[in-house]
Amino acid sequence: MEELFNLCCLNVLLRNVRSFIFTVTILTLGTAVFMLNGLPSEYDKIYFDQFPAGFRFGIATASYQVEGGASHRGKNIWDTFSHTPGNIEDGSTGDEACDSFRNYETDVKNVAALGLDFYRFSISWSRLIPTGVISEGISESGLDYYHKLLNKLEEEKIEAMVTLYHWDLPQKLQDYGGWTNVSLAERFQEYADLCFKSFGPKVKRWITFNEPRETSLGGYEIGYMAPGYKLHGTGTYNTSYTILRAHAAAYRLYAERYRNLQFGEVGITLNCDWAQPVDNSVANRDAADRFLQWYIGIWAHPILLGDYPAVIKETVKSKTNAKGFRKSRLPEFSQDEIDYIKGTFDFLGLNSYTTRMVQYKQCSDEDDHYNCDQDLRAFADPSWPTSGSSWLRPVPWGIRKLLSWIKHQYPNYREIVVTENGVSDRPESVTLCDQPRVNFFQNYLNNVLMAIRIDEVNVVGYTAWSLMDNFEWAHGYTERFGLFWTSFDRPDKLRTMKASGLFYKKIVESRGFPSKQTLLDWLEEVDNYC
Ligand SMILES: CCCCCCCCCCCCC/C=C/[C@@H](O)[C@@H](N)CO[C@@H]1O[C@H](CO)[C@H](O)[C@H](O)[C@H]1O
Repeated sequence: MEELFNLCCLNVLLRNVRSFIFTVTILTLGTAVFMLNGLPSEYDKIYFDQFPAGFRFGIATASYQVEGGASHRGKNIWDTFSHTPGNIEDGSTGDEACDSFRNYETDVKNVAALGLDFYRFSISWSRLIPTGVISEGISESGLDYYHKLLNKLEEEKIEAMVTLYHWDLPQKLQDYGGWTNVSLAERFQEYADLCFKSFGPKVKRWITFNEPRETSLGGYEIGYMAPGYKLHGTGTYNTSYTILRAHAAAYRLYAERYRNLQFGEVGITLNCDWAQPVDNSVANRDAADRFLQWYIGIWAHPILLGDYPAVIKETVKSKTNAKGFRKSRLPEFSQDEIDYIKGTFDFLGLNSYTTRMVQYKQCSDEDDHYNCDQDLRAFADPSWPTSGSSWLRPVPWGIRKLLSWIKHQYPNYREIVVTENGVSDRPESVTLCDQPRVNFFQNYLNNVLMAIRIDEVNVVGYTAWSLMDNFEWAHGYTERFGLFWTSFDRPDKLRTMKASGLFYKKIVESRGFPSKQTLLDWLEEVDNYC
């Protein structure tokens, strides 16, 4: 009897234990699924493998953010914007920045210290052509600066990836309307011609424009970037028309006159956040697709497939008509223009930092606005970690999903180079111990690796942003993205490698993630570095 009682108790106990384990498992899984917004947990695992042979690793900067040396060049729109009180969070400017104008040799040495294959930097248009108009004069000292930088890179066997336009338009061209003026496409082609002719033999990849969306939306529609225009409803669309023509003009010039002699490639860098629908409903999935079309499709579609995406053309036209205007706020390309722009890429550059959750929401804003045209709500999941930038939440699986989406959306994409990826912090005082940035690079790079190895996306290069802390546009020097710490308060703007630099170097040396043990060893070394 006692035995039966014990057995019975044991059974009850076992059942309770089993049900306890089951409940805990379900709760844990449920929480994990909730935290991942319904995504399979495989996205959180580290995938151990190498990047394909020939994959290139690099790091990036941009002229206005690092060069300084403002008195040695023509004035540009960021000089005007940053010197206007109220535009920059800490009231600073890029007049000195990291003083790469004088410190370029140290920069190249630091790129080499990370063991990298290439350095992505941009040319300041007004350093080469002070007014932006070539017939008004070229600066020999400007040419000399970039020759010296390229020679130094060559000496260190580091390839050059050069951006022609990273937001610092010569002020005189802004005085003619900036990118709202279609004739800027010709000025840009002349500037590109000078760059190809002068530096082409030393440049492997050219990027015509960096993130035209930010130029158009931030500069001409919302106004938090130079030149600070607030052309609601038209700023983004009108400037996109000029920029796309300018991009195509530069691409076609290189293809016709330089490619056979210089053997380089020309592409454009587009930026995009991944858009994760809040659920599987058609309305929310469509909203997420619209988010991507307005973010990247407005640029990628004309270049890869021809013309603006149909959903943008139809929506903007019907919203404009509904307000009583016959002509759409979105400019129309002629068939000749469509053909001229289509196919103007050898590779696609992608900058991606974060992800947004997206939900359908009818926009009732009275302003006809680029954001309102999309009829959606985009937001960060509160469970995602934060960073030093309000817009940037690290969501590593987002870049993998985005790369896969690009592959399917644009089957003719050729190859993708991730031209920027990184994270910011706002340390109170000097710290070389940037563990969140180490985590960021570990998880984002691993997701890029999975995109290549598992999803078969042809990603051929990865670029960390940024070589060193620099002038972070409207946020001045308050947000730091560097793998090297910049001592802005010192006259020599000393750069010191952070833990994230050491970690990136390990990945580059090993060409990937060799094994769990190796990764643990790196992380220990990184820990000791701190
Ligand atoms: C007193 C004035 C306060 C100014 C506040 C301005 C508010 C700004 C709102 C920010 C919204 C920005 C959203 C978009 C951000 C990114 O897509 C964009 N910054 C990415 O561009 C690249 O980013 C790098 C790091 O930010 C880097 O700066 C690089 O140059 C860019 O290509």
